[in-house]
Amino acid sequence: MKTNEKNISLKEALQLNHRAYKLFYRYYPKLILSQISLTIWKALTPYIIIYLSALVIEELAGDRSPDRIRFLVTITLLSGAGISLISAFLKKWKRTWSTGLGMKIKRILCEKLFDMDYCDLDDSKTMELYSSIIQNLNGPGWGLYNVLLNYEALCSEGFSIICGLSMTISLFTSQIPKTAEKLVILNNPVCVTAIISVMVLITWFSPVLAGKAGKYWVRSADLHTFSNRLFAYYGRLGYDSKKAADMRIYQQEKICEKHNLSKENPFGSKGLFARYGKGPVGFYMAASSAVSVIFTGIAYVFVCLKAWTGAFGIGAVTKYISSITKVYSSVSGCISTIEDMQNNAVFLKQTFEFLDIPNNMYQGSLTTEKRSDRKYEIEFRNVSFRYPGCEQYALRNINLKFKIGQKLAVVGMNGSGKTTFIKLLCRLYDPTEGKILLNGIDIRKYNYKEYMMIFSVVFQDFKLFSLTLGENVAAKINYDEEEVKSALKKSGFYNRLSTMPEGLNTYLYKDFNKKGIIISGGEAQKIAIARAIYKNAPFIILDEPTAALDPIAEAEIYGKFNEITGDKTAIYISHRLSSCKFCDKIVVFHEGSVIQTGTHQELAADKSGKYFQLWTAQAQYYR
Ligand SMILES: Nc1ncnc2c1ncn2[C@@H]1O[C@H](COP(=O)(O)OP(=O)(O)OP(=O)(O)O)[C@@H](O)[C@H]1O
Repeated sequence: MKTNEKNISLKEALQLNHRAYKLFYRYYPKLILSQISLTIWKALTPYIIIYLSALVIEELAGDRSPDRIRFLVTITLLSGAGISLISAFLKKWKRTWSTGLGMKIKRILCEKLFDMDYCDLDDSKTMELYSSIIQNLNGPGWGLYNVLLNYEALCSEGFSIICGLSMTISLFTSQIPKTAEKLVILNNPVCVTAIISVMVLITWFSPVLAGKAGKYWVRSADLHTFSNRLFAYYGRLGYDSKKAADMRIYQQEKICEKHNLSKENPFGSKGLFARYGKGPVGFYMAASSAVSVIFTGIAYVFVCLKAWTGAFGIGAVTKYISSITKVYSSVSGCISTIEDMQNNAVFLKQTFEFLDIPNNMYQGSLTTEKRSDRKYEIEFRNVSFRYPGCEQYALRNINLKFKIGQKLAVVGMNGSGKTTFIKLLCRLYDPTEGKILLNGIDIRKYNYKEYMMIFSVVFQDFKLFSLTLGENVAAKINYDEEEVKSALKKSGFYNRLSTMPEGLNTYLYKDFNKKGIIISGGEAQKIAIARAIYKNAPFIILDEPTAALDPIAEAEIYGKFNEITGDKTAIYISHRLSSCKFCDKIVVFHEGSVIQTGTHQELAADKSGKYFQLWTAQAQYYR
């Protein structure tokens, strides 16, 4: 969604803000409670001091009783001290809960990412939406972040208005003595109404002007987001060690400088945002401030005239001036906050568009039989598949059955659909047409999490995490050390393990631990294989498992292939066709279809077949 394309009504904006606030309360109730308590307290306390100070001044200007003055001053001081103490406590309470608010919001978004269907996660539109939400959040705090700030402001201003008005009402009702001659007109209800109306008008006008300035930022939010992305990308290039080698070899820093430091870019001195600042935004902000000065002037004249004519004592002047200007600033603040909530609503809509992405994958309830004999059978029946948003089929009419315990090799040229086949098997996607059966039942009917448990997969682009070696292999915090070591032995990582000072407790990478180790691509692959072995699932799938291994490590994996896979059904994807020799059956994919199946001997004998072509192309370099 383009953030500047949608106009949101005030009603819808308030509903979105309310929904976001409830979302915060669901995740972080103590944060909300601490925020409300501090806000109300902060709104109330200035009036306590204004009220007490007015009593002191009144006494000084009136009876001047030393005992009463002493008493009032003591009460004012004690109240001040008490207020500070309670404020400090409430601030600390709130800080405890609001620290890392950005991270707390990202946790909410992250939970959604974990929970959504894989096909939505893999969809570029989802990633674009997510990235836009994060950019808006990281920069000006648009979206969920601003909701808390706005509710805090609204609550504070609301209480401030109630307290201020209750202290200001007597300013308008107190009567000027008849001796004041012409100024008695200030007692006239029509005159009072007129003064109040002018004040209300000005109070409304000032934030409206400020809001107009704010709208310019919202209108350019997409450009802001995009520029932020560019800025962040080029700004971080220098310390991205993975890109440093390419940067140096091709001296690409010049191009980066061009994008980063250009005066013409939206953040530059001649960019759009600077032009806004010098032009309309600057004008509206200045006009808004000027209007507020007019209000203060009117308030001073009105209060001083009434005090001068004897409508109230001198002590009340400070009380009224302070209260009425506070009411003014609070009403202005309220209106600006509501404007801000409306501006922010566009970003909230975007956030909820993301949070509301439905889980469309059918979730069955059947349990995958926990068979002690591990007899699982899989069948692809007329399966075709297109990636979401793609016209072309990645797989076409696949019919395939794997016998239990069979070692199946999947081969084919780049882009022929091998990895897609695995993704469908693991139910990361559902087929567009046809069905996949587990022991004769459509896999959609099984409980999703249970179904996932029957697969151990080493993906081509597997990822390890900045956790300890043991935690990476076991994918758990509490694990069986002997089992982990045995898995590492089978995957060929055991010798390296013996050189690690902290053994299984050694951290991979240095993100969270200075003693963490940097592992090579091949070592990482061995750990990923060990992770698949440790899971001990009935199906083991290895997608290019030896691509990063040296010839000796590769030979070791081949040698141990039967030990690694045991009685499991194994699927092995590889471009090194020599590794297919020890598989029971080879399936050849081409342009999304299965074009050949058979053993190595059978397929190698078919000189017109694709397998023969692939095999001879590779074998010529080993002669
Ligand atoms: N997430 C995706 N969205 C859209 N198209 C995709 C996606 N992933 C893969 N494809 C397309 O599907 C087709 C099959 O890709 P797949 O990764 O299954 O091939 P592969 O046989 O595993 O290739 P390789 O040997 O290079 O790993 C390719 O044309 C690819 O561009």
